Amino acid sequence: MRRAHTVDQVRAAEAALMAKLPEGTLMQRAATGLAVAISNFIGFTYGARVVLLIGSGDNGGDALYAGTHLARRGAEVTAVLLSDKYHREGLAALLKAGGRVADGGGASADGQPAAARAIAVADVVVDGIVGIGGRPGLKPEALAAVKLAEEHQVPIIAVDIPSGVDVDTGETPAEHVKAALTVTFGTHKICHLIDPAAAACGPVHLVEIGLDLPPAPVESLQDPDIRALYPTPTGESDKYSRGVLGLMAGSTQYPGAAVIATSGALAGPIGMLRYVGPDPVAEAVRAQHPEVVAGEGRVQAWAIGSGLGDELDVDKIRELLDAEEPVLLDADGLKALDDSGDRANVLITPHAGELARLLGVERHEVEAERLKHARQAAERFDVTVLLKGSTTVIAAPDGQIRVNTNAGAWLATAGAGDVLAGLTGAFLAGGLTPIDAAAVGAYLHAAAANLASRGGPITAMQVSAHVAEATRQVLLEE
Ligand SMILES: NC(=O)C1=CN([C@@H]2O[C@H](COP(=O)(O)OP(=O)(O)OC[C@H]3O[C@@H](n4cnc5c(N)ncnc54)[C@H](O)[C@@H]3O)[C@@H](O)[C@H]2O)[C@@H](O)CC1
Ligand SMILES: [K+]
Repeated sequence: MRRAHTVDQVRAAEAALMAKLPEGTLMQRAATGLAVAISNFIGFTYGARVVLLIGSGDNGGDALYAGTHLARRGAEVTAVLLSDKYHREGLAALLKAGGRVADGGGASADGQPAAARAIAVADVVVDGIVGIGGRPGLKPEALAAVKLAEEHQVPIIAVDIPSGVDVDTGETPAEHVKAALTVTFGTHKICHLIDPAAAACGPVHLVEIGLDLPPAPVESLQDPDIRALYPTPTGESDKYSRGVLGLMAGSTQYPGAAVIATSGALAGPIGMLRYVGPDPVAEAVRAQHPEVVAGEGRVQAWAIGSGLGDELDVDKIRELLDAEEPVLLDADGLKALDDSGDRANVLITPHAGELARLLGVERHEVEAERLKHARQAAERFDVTVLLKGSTTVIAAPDGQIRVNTNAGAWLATAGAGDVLAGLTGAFLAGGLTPIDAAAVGAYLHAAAANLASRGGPITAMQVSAHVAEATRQVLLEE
């Protein structure tokens, strides 16, 4: 499990630990881990040219002490001081170890030949501008230095967070660092897991510093978590006890959606699928998937919505929403969602455009503030929300947040959402709670897509065809 905590939680845990340790211990732990990560990133230390961008807080202190370690091992380390205020002891240590300061501290990097020259030829630039104490955005001097690194294609390693992003929301309302690697301390921060900020982090390397943390408000499940949650059949299982999913998807207008959603559902843990829809569509489904049973009967959960088009029976869908069985509501089916009734067993799987329609806002607003809008919809409709996108945000009505970060960009293909709806619905029918079904469904969907793609284009049917292998890899790995 990857866990992300808020700035307040991290500060409280740091304060509690610092009270028990000699002064400066935590910063030394952070800086040592950071120095190792920088060396590993560059691939060598002796003679490596490292530029540190130093802001006014302890984030700059981390960078200065990491630079000190590197300078002691023969790296050429240059600190660029972006503010008159900086970590004095950290700079003194760096200078003692043979590091230097690019002249003209506080002035613009453009007008500062030594700093500009150092950045232009650096192997790596270290962003110690701001950490968890930072507000979004970069001041002009910092922005100039970052732009210079980008211009010269010098990779930036972010200390704790890419400076300029909003740490607790993952929003990026202003200019920010785009890192090739982020080295963080103690726990993940929310901006590491939620786009658009997550995309600015690059890979995130976590350095343990011994924090004792409360339960995390944001979690991202990994292989062992998926394995623990998967409803694996036992010797006693039969097709009914494994779960029966009812699928209401596709229409004479969009018969393919039913076929594709079925392929996703059958790749999940269920023992049986009942398809409910127009006869010609049911025939198309059974032609591809002869194991499907057509017509209504007892089910443990419903997946409703993919490709219903204009043939949407709102009354019927509302009746199912009000019934006891859990319901996954997707695509056109979302039009039947209202904010009345007990919906604790309902999982909706909108993309940004669909969520925007539900909330009466613009799509770009949802994309810019994904966590906020997913939370808002979960609260307002009393449902679990799986917001699709490059990182999937899952928000439960009780405030729990899960994030899925393993999706590759090739997954953005027609019908992939139908596969996800079928597959995730199958986990609901297999007995998982909406938030667990959403997390496991999204994870295996992305893992299957990665297996199918291996860096190239894929179709939705290829994604469902690889779910079994992705599942096997997760279940058999120890
Ligand atoms: N507190 C601790 O125990 C530890 C903290 N560590 C480091 O300390 C960092 C937090 O340090 P601080 O609390 O000093 O805060 P920061 O280093 O994040 O800096 C905050 C300072 O920057 C200024 N500032 C805010 N937004 C800005 C912006 N957009 N542009 C320019 N300046 C801005 C603020 O006025 C404030 O003085 C962590 O991110 C981490 O890197 C680590 O050393 C591990 C231990
Ligand atoms: K930073």
